[in-house]
Amino acid sequence: MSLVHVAVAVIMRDNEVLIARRPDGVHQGGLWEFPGGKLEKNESVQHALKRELKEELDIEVDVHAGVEPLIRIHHDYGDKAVLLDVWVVSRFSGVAKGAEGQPIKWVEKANLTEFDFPAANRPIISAIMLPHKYLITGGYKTNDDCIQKLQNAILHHDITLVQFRHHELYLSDRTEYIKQVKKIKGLCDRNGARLILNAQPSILHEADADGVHLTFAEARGYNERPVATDKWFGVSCHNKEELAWVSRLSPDYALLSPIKETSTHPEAMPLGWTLFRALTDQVAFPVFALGGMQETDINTAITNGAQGIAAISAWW
Ligand SMILES: Nc1nc2c([nH]c(=O)n2[C@@H]2O[C@H](COP(=O)(O)OP(=O)(O)OP(=O)(O)O)[C@@H](O)[C@H]2O)c(=O)[nH]1
Ligand SMILES: [Mg+2]
Repeated sequence: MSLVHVAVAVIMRDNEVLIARRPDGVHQGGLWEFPGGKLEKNESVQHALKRELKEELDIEVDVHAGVEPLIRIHHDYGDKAVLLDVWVVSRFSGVAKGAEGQPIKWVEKANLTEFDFPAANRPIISAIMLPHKYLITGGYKTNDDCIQKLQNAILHHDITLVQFRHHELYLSDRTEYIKQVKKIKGLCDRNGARLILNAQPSILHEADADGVHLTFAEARGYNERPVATDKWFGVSCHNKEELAWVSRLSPDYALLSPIKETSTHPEAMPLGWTLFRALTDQVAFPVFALGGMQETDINTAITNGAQGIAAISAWW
């Protein structure tokens, strides 16, 4: 079966995304989609993006200024194998309309899950809802110091996704751990940030959080996704085999590390961007680059197929 390469556009206007309804009778007909279409012979993906958005919505896109890669998804429908090459379009001219008679809708990002999309689109929705920056908490002296550091990161570095990581406390004093999570969650809620716990999935029965993150060794103990689909579920990976293995758990995202040398893991061999890109392209979920990442690496990360960067010391 040949692979159909498709240019797909996530068109953003403030906090809204444009979706269109596929006509009945076509492949995946009747479902909602992000506008776009198949690349023509010898056509670049950016050219296809521009052409399709003119044809389908009558808008003009400057592919050199207003677009940025979001995610690439290989999906086999059985009757058809597609590569969805998804780009965020944040600038265009003209007023978008259903130029081929298709219904279109501007939808709040957070409400996208209410619409029926083709099966391949699930990771696109995750990628839209996830930010470019993912803070992992580092060491702290007292509980108040932790809150102070977190508040500083949220307010001064625009952090909207936080992983609370404190294995020692989690394992030694569950009551104290849950008390601390409660404070952190309150701070996150007040600032529109989401909180992921680096803890076993069962923690979600005891503590209020937006999801769970597992090490690869922990994830290995499950045969299926251990977290409900309305919560975030992520896994740390370090190579091709681990990424391939966790695919069966349908995570919402993975961390891949180390990209660069880091002081926390001096013995680990850095992957570098070329390998990062190749590995990320093989999996159908967003991947954050981790290991020696600084704010200035975000654009390079995105260009190399990342959702964004994850870091401790850059913001903690
Ligand atoms: N445009 C678009 N296509 C998608 C999405 N998700 C998804 O699985 N696809 C699949 O990608 C394939 C190509 O998309 P398309 O039908 O829009 O192609 P096109 O605009 O060139 O259509 P045409 O053949 O009528 O010219 C279809 O098999 C479709 O099911 C999506 O969100 N947007
Ligand atoms: Mg189309």
